[in-house]
Amino acid sequence: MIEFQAVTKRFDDGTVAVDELTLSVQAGTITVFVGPSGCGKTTSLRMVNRMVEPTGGTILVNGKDIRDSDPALLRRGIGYVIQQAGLFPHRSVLDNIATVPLLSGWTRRKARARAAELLETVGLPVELGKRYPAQLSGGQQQRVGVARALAADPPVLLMDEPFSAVDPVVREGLQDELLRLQAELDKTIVFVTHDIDEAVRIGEKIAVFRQGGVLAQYATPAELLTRPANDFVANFVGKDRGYRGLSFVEDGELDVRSVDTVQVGARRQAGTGWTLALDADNHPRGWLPPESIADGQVAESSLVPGGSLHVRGTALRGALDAALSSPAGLGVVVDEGGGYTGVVTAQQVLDLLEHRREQETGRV
Ligand SMILES: Nc1ncnc2c1ncn2[C@@H]1O[C@H](COP(=O)(O)OP(=O)(O)OP(=O)(O)O)[C@@H](O)[C@H]1O
Repeated sequence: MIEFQAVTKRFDDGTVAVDELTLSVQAGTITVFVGPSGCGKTTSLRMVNRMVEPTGGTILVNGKDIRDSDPALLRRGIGYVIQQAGLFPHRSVLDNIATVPLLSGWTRRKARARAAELLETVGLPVELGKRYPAQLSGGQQQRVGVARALAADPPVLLMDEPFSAVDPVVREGLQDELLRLQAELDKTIVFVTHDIDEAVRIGEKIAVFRQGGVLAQYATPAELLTRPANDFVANFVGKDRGYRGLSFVEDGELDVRSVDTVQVGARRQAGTGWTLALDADNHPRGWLPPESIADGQVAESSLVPGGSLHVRGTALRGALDAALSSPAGLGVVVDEGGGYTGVVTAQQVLDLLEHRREQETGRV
């Protein structure tokens, strides 16, 4: 869908911002450009909508050389979201979102109706449409920025550090929102960030850039974490990559075991091992330590808080974390509705990984 063919950008002062970049961004996916400051991410992105013209190579969008498109028309088919949203301060939120449809000749009424619809799409109440950008929080402004970029329903969306100006909690919310939107809208998105965690969280493919605008690796997040192409990438993806890599490993054949359970409020005799307390809906409430209750009633206040829960069918990282964070050393596994299904130990997770490794090695 977007193809960079040996694309180079050398600025007039001789700075090579992008050096022979060759990669293709698949239609309907989120591709992230990541790397340290000054390594050519923004320049690469801006060459796609001709805000920067390459000095070498070719860029194709949908098979078409972008040099053959009028830049203004090209940009109408390519949404662009930047840090701090870049909204027009003297236009209402609704008019900000309606900008491109109006430029494309829509009537004001139709453009505003579309803008109101988009506010809902990005999770904002329609009433905010009347406000001015300065009357919104940073996170809300970013959402408006996304809505504005989506207004003309462009197949391609370029996002340049769109969430870096907001705090980490809001940022995670915006990332989730983007993933939800993308599942609905199926755009081709190129997303620039310098944050590897953000890249791993939202990217289906990640291009890691290094100084001088050189592409260091182009791979899936799982590949980057488990098989970095060189020391630069290994250092850049950072610590804990083995553990973080488990985010991409399915819990497939992980066996769950059973453990003693008791319902909160029920009477119970002292048990010899850890006992998991459940509520009436079978949801875990906490643990009773061994020997803790002799013939007493199980009160919520006597429970040791549990660790994290692993939802069956999600990545193995959750299972290992559940086991490691559990006071009993037993990770609680629940179904999608949060109901208890069993427990796992960290050793079981490690054994499964070892088993898979052996199978893979056996196959080679
Ligand atoms: N107009 C320009 N003239 C000369 N050099 C430029 C110009 N624009 C960018 N550069 C240089 O090109 C290189 C790449 O810049 P670019 O903005 O693409 O990097 P980046 O990876 O997006 O960085 P950051 O994460 O800091 O935004 C940098 O060395 C930068 O100083």
